[in-house]
Amino acid sequence: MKITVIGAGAVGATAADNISRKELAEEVILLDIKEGVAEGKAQDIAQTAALLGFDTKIVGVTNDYEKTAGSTVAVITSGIPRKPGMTREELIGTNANIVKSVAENLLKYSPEVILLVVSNPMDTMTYLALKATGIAKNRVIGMGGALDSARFKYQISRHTSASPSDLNAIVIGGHGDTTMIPLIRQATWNSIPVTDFLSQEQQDQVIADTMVGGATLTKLIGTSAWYAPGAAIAAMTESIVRDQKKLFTASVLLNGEYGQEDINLGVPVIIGKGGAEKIVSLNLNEEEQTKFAASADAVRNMNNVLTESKII
Ligand SMILES: NC(=O)C1=CN([C@@H]2O[C@H](COP(=O)(O)OP(=O)(O)OC[C@H]3O[C@@H](n4cnc5c(N)ncnc54)[C@H](O)[C@@H]3O)[C@@H](O)[C@H]2O)C=CC1
Ligand SMILES: O=C([O-])CC(=O)C(=O)O
Repeated sequence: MKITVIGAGAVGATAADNISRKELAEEVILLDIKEGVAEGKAQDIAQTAALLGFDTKIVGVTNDYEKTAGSTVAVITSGIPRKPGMTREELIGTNANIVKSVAENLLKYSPEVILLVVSNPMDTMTYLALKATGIAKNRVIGMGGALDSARFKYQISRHTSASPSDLNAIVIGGHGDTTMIPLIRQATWNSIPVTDFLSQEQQDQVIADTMVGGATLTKLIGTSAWYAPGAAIAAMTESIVRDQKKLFTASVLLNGEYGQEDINLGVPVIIGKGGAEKIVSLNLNEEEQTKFAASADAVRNMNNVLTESKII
């Protein structure tokens, strides 16, 4: 099996590193447009094999899509990240053209590939990859909710002493500072509602800190995060290639689910060898439904930029 990662920057290289360590495929291809970068990072990762004990073959290439031929999964991280003070949405002007051409190139050599889209603004870039390639909706999945949910658990754990891995908590909606919806009402610590352990003030703080999780790191680091994004990509890739059928929130095309049509947005999805195999419905109360509809409106406005600028 072969897994391709496009973009050998911070997120792409971290994803390739995690995927290689977990031995999710015999071969990992890392591709970047910048001469030598993917080759160098691939060698660097390969040189950890003797120390960490894995056998994945990792190959770096400069824009050579022939080498990606026959990939089962391709992760798209190519494009620019935001700088402090920016929103993810501001990246659309640069990233849309990059994501479109990358998705089209991938499909030429891997007609059966499952695309995992990471580049921001992620929900719109996932919708773009779907429309540009015309492949089945189950094969185009956006990574955002898995990361946001991990950050949500981190924030809950800070206030409760719970281990993040002992928590069940998800974030739905858009992958944006104002569009994501951390579902605290439904979050549990080993099936006990986390709201039993948190004051209203703490709950509000957890939600606010989760929503600006990416922006907070961007301000601290000067560019956006990569360790947790890379881990989230690897976890979703693992669920696909090992057919684990894990439930992640992921950005998938909604055709009537959650009251939305023709939009990619974060909802709970079973991820397996068929990609996004099944959207799971969730009982949302009125307030959550209103937030979900507002989130969809914001993402739809972004998607409209694609048609207005004739990208799709
Ligand atoms: N969905 C999510 O949860 C997350 C999304 N992101 C997004 O992921 C993207 C990548 O972030 P970083 O890795 O930090 O950026 P980076 O700048 O470190 O790496 C991006 C890489 O893409 C390459 N690239 C640009 N155009 C290309 C093309 N046409 N073909 C192949 N490679 C190309 C660049 O040369 C660069 O090496 C950004 O858009 C960022 O906003 C980042 C973290 C989480
Ligand atoms: O914050 C950003 O721009 C990158 C990203 O999507 C995240 O880390 O959640």
